[in-house]
Amino acid sequence: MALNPVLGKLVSKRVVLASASPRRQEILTNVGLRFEVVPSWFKETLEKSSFAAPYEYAIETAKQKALEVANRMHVKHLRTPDVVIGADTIVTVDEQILEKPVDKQDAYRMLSRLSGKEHSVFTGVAIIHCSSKGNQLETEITDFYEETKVKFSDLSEELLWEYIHSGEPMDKAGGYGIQALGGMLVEYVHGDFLNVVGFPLNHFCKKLAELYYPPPKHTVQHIKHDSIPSVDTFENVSDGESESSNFTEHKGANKLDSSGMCPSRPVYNCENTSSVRTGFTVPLGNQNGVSESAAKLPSKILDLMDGFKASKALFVASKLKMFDYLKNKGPLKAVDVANEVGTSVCGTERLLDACVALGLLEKTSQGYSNTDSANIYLTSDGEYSLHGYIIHSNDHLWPLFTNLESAVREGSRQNHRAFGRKAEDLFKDYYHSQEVKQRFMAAMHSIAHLTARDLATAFDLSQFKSTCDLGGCTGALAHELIQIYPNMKVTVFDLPEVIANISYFQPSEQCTAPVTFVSGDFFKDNLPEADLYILSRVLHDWPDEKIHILLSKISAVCKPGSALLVAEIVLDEQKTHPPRAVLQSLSMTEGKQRSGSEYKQLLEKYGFTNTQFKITGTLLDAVLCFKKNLSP
Ligand SMILES: Cc1cn([C@H]2C[C@H](O)[C@@H](COP(=O)(O)OP(=O)(O)OP(=O)(O)O)O2)c(=O)[nH]c1=O
Repeated sequence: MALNPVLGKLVSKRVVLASASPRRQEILTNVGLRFEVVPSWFKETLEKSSFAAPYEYAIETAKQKALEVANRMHVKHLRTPDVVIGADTIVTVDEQILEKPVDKQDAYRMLSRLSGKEHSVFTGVAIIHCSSKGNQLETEITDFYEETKVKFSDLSEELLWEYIHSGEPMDKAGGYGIQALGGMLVEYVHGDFLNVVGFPLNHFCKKLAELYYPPPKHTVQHIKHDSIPSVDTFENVSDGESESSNFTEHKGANKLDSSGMCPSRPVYNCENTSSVRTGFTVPLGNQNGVSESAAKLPSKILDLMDGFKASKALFVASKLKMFDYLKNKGPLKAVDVANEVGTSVCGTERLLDACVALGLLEKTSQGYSNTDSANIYLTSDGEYSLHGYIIHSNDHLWPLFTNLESAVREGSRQNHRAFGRKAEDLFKDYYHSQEVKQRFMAAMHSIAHLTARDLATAFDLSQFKSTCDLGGCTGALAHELIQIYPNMKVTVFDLPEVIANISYFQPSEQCTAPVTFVSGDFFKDNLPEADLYILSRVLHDWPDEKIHILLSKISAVCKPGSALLVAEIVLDEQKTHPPRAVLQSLSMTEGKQRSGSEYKQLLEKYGFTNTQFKITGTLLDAVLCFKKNLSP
């Protein structure tokens, strides 16, 4: 992410990968892109001889794959995607195009042509930006191709057949997979390896950078064209001309990328008089004469030592609504922010500078302004506002974590120390005042809204006609489900005091069927009927006896074939990853985080089988399981 924040430009867009290729999915998932997969139905039957060059064929096929998906999604009145990505990989040898073999004999024919020779692998990629005007789909197409040269060793007939019988060649262009057994056939690769595997990631990122950050003409000479530009590179270059030299060097350092991630360290590459960041980390020794040994400092430990200061700076700036003021009125000088907020000028200036250092704000001669990420995530009305969760972290989690030492010594939650009252029941604490209730709901809403798309599309849920989100709070996930599955009826079941306060969180335009809200206590009351039940961020909070009550009740109302979708962070089997979940455990609720096998085991105990996991790599993972058919 930090290497290439340009991908963050896609974070608030609905991105669709029009490909069934698991390799393409993996390559893009690995770099943190959030997207849906809608395989294309376009048949790869374009007349090859009508293309002057093989790459033109690959590009056109990629384009047609993506256009077919864009049109289908638009026509089906699913929400039109913002961006559709299509790709097509071909192998060429002796001016012949090889696609996927149709059978083993065909695979043999292809592989024997490749034996002992160099061949080219071309992947054509189409990036289609879609918009809907009236009822019409409008598209802007960007395409490109990448070529990689691969040389095979001489392959004996016996080896070829052994390889073919492994089954690997059948779904791959040229009949081989360089990333697996096929790698053993390869003598050398010249060019982008991932291009051979099906997706030229590096070229894709460069294309996105060209699209989203076209470099201003007079500063182009500063940019290294062979590197992927980071967001900062171009912004710095374009802004740098007009700003006072005081700000030039440090401006934008460590800026948040749009995914909310920070590069681990500021990146500089000084050229001429103004600094231009290349987007790649250079050793500390290259900066301002800092000695090489500084680079050896245990930077991770130093970051952890300062981590609490950074968190608190974010919390306080959020609590004082500085990001809101800057969104509406920025750029503002420190004195203006102080006047708006009612704080001291010197304290405000220090806090604003800290936020710049953390990459949350930008500072120019005109004053301070929000980064794109601050507008999206940190303002209270931002598209994916985390404001509610940040305030919850400040007001609730911070005091608890301040007492972590006692929590570890005693092995229990520290509400009595943090808030002077005992939390007999998890939610009693949240609901004793209207303010605390609203704060907790805003926090839950932040996370639910941010993760809703990933969860709703983690599995194809179109088979379910009715869904009940148990503890679904403000209905953020429910609304997303209805957007994606317009025929689904979705009910949110939550406590009466929650349902009484949902109106503030409802989407302003209701362009789909409404969500039904039903109040009740899922431990005590009858559950609404549904084909699919959802428990999102519920199980980790409760002790085993409560989970037993809840899962027994769900199991009892589930008909065979109905399903349960659990959304939690799934721990690895060692239970030390991802850190987010492990750190969350430290708040010492009576519940616990679980690994994949623990969830599987738990769900099986209540008659749910065929458990499937979707590790999203983002805030929540998804686990889908089905109620077992009754034995005859
Ligand atoms: C050469 C080579 C290709 N491949 C794969 C990448 C592509 O998935 C496949 C080429 O076929 P494509 O038609 O490009 O893609 P696909 O059919 O898998 O998916 P879709 O059409 O839905 O996008 O071959 C490898 O995985 N490894 C390799 O070494």
